[in-house]
Amino acid sequence: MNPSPAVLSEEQLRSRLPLELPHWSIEHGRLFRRWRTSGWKSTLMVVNAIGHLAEAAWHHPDLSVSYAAVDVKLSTHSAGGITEKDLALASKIEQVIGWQPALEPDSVLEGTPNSDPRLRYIRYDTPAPGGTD
Ligand SMILES: C[C@H](O)[C@H](O)[C@H]1CNC2=NC(N)=NC(=O)C2=N1
Repeated sequence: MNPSPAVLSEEQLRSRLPLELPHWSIEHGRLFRRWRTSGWKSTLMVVNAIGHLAEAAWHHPDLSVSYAAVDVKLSTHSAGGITEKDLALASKIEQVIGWQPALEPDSVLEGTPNSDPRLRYIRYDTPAPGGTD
């Protein structure tokens, strides 16, 4: 079992977040990120994807789930604050949930279309051209 990493200060976090996790903030002493979706089925897919990453990491967020949004809140319970573990899992969540193949110049994958509202999935902060918003 790894020893609990050191709790990061608010100052350290405020200087690192804009560079490392620009879509994340600090709310009530936890890293916070809201993912907006097209509706309940998409919401549950996002919840399950985050759930997989958390279990694989053995580091778990608190999630608030509503019809078209998932709020992710991260802190290290054993350390009593935000640590490198939270930053690392937040980064992985951002990579995986925020993944839009259409933004990768050499990707052969087209990504979720927005031509048909019924196909919409995640409402990205910066939607790819032709992608879902
Ligand atoms: C019970 C306890 O939460 C677990 O042993 C592990 C796994 N997941 C965890 N997740 C988080 N966020 N903090 C922890 O300290 C932690 N500890």
